[in-house]
Amino acid sequence: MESIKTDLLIIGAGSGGLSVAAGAVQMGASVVLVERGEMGGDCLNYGCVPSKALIAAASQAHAPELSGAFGVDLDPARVDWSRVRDHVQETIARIAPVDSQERFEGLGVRVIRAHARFVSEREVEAGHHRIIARRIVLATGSSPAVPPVSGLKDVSYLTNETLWDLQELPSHLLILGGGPIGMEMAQAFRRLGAQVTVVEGARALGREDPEMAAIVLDHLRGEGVTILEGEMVTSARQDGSAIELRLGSGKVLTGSHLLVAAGRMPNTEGLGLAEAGIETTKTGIRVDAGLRTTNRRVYAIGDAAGGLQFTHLAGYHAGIVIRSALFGLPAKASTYHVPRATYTRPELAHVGLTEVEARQRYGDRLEVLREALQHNDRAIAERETAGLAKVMVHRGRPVGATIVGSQAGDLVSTWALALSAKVKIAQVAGMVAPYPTLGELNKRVAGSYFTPRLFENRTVKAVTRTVQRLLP
Ligand SMILES: Cc1cc2nc3c(=O)[nH]c(=O)nc-3n(C[C@H](O)[C@H](O)[C@H](O)COP(=O)(O)OP(=O)(O)OC[C@H]3O[C@@H](n4cnc5c(N)ncnc54)[C@H](O)[C@@H]3O)c2cc1C
Ligand SMILES: NC(=O)c1ccc[n+]([C@@H]2O[C@H](COP(=O)([O-])OP(=O)(O)OC[C@H]3O[C@@H](n4cnc5c(N)ncnc54)[C@H](O)[C@@H]3O)[C@@H](O)[C@H]2O)c1
Repeated sequence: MESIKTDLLIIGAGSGGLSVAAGAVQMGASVVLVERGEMGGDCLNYGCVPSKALIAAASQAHAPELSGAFGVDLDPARVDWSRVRDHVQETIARIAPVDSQERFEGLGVRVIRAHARFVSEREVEAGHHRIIARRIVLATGSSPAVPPVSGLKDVSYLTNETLWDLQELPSHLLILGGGPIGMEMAQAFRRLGAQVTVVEGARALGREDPEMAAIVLDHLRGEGVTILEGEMVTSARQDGSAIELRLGSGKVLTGSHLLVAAGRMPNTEGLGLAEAGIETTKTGIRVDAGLRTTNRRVYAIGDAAGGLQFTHLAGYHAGIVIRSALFGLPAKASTYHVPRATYTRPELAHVGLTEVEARQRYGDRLEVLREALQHNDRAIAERETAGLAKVMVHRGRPVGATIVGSQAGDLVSTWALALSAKVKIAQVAGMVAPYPTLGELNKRVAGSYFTPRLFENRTVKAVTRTVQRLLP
């Protein structure tokens, strides 16, 4: 057993852990990073990267459906699943060097590839190493949650960890769960040629503004995805190579494959949290506003911290921990300005308060601005006019924004900046956006705040007339 002393020990080399490690070591701290699986964690290997690569392949497969309207006829797509899989793996491989053991060792991080567990409040064992650290960061991520559905454990179901190794394109993919994983994969597999049925116990994309989610769901249904809402899967059965799902309503569905996308559970098992006095909640490791656990020397970040689960959130958490653990500076994590996007086509993106949340908080003082993408010249030229921007404004400042449409994930960045910098709606309206871009949608929706104030205002009209009379 080798004993190691270090300033900072990080458990988990995914989005959050790698960001802390890179920042801390380059600022002069001694850093040990322990990873039991693949460097890069979920996002690189089983999450964001493969899913977005698959979505990109699916867009190519869908191109012939759209091109005719432009006067360009493409042959119907022929999908070669093994080459689609190669594309997904190549994408991972191209990004992997940035997250690799070699790169981090090159930066001066000591990387240990083993499962880590606490043996005391300050000590962690990993393989043949016993590590004592001044501060410890838990960045252990999450795993697919498997719902308590009778018979499910005896079915050869897929999760986001096994989906990318599929040997063939499913003929009929059943998806349990209509959250972001379920809906992104539903559209991608449908576009690649599979029949797809999503079963959602509540509302599909249930965390999103219902009006905005409906635009996405209508679009997916239009492409042939079957989405059953308010239907719980109650039991599952393997029938030879087929899988049968029984629903609460008594309906029975049969498919060739089943993807379980029913939420996540934090990776806390086998970490020895009790030995270190670290408490957990139902969703993850208990943390305070500064991301400290119930053991003051230990922080938890990213998916393991049990809040929102996004790569950019894990990266943001990393910055908070560096401030606090390296420099002892006060730092608090907030989620108000953290955006999210679901990469269906059209995309659905959000930051800040939803309309319902903003109404609850501000009542009649809330103004909701709306601008449809169908009036955006670029969207018209590209025939991608499905969508809408909605901005919640209180006393002249945006407090939330939701966008559905092409590139919504990119467009929402303007509002993420507006919220974090506490920018006024007038400043967004005053921005000059290049023509013709989808980004003009943001300027127009902000500008609509002033339409009634300027164009339907008697005083403004009277002043204009007076000034015009007086001008030489
Ligand atoms: C299909 C899918 C698509 C997604 N798409 C997006 C997206 O488009 N955009 C987005 O922002 N987010 C997306 N996410 C979410 C994103 O992947 C996660 O929020 C992000 O990876 C969390 O980072 P993390 O550092 O907390 O955990 P991870 O990246 O999962 O890293 C945790 C690491 O800790 C290691 N580990 C765990 N326990 C131990 C232990 N005891 N000892 C040693 N090592 C350990 C694990 O092996 C893992 O490598 C997606 C997720 C999924 C599943
Ligand atoms: N674009 C992105 O940023 C992106 C993409 C994918 C995933 N993610 C992250 O990964 C996390 C997990 O995604 P997810 O889609 O697995 O989880 P989720 O919790 O968002 O959705 C799971 C859905 O499954 C349903 N469900 C659970 N049990 C059921 C049952 N027995 N029958 C029918 N429906 C059932 C739930 O009602 C829920 O709507 C997300 O919260 C998100 O943070 C992000």
